[in-house]
Amino acid sequence: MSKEMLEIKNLKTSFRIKDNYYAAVDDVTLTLNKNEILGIVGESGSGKSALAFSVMGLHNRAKIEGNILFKEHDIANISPSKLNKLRGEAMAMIFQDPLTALNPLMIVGEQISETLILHKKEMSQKQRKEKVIDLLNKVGIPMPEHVYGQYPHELSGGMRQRIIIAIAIANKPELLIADEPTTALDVTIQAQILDLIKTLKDDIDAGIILITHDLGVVAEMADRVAVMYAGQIVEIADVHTLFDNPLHPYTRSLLNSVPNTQEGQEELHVIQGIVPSLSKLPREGCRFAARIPWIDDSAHEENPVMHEVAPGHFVRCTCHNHFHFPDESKEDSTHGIS
Ligand SMILES: Nc1ncnc2c1ncn2[C@@H]1O[C@H](COP(=O)(O)OP(=O)(O)OP(=O)(O)O)[C@@H](O)[C@H]1O
Repeated sequence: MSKEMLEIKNLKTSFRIKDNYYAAVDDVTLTLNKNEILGIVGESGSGKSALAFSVMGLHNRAKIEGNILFKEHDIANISPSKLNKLRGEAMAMIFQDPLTALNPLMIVGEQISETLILHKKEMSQKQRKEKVIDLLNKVGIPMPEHVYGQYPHELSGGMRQRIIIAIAIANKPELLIADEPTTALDVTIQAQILDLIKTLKDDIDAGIILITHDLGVVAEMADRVAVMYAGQIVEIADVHTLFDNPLHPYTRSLLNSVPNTQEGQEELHVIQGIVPSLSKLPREGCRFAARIPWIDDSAHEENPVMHEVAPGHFVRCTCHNHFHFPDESKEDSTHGIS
């Protein structure tokens, strides 16, 4: 397997609400390898974006603790000038909504040029324009010379997302974070954009963190998957293991809530309840316990930690050993458990 290029250690990102700080990312430890796509999945509010923004150094009011080690820097403790140099050059982000991420008053060619002006000062104007055309070609924009002079509102959603991707890859970043990159797009366009991201992974040899709530996207794209619940990683494994042998009750519930036409599934499992709001998150014990009340309290660890159940497969809390869905008998519940 390829080399580790990002190491997140015990990351805690807290937001101030009234007089207290509450952790939206709570003791997250993760690594990302070169030329790897790490999918991060979880319901809305589980802390995926707060994690991504922490890595990009985009939170200016949050309290960040722990370490984010990347290219001999610790992004959790870095000066703003060093951070600015890293951002847009060695690391870049693709945002969810391509329309709000672009400047409506500037032609797209100039918006892509801007990042080159900032980070490749030695380039002449002519070289820059050639590079932008080259980037537009690379992200599959037809008639790039023409599109260079167009405004964002003249382009479709899919084309705009390609422009965002062109900006993100302009300086060949080593680390790319894509936060729900296709959520705002039609299904057919989604597939094209995901294909593009996959191709670019090899092309620029980047490590990619792909944040999504769509398990289909993860299955299609990711090499490894981290499942996040209430600010914590509850399970992490390579993509095949995660889908073939999911262990944490939350992972199993997520997978069971996806329609599966192949196995003639008749009923979907609904995960009762919602991710609690930040100030109401349980901070002690198993954070998922309240959503599986039919599982005995004694099944949960007092202070759940990650257990390596097989090489590279980590699960939080021992409750997975005792978990079953309400409509399953305990004997049936070992499905998928090694
Ligand atoms: N700037 C902020 N100030 C206060 N609370 C915040 C802030 N940003 C996020 N939160 C809270 O932190 C928690 C995690 O939010 P986050 O956006 O990271 O979740 P998410 O998993 O990315 O959800 P989604 O898929 O909806 O984007 C939520 O409870 C959210 O309300």
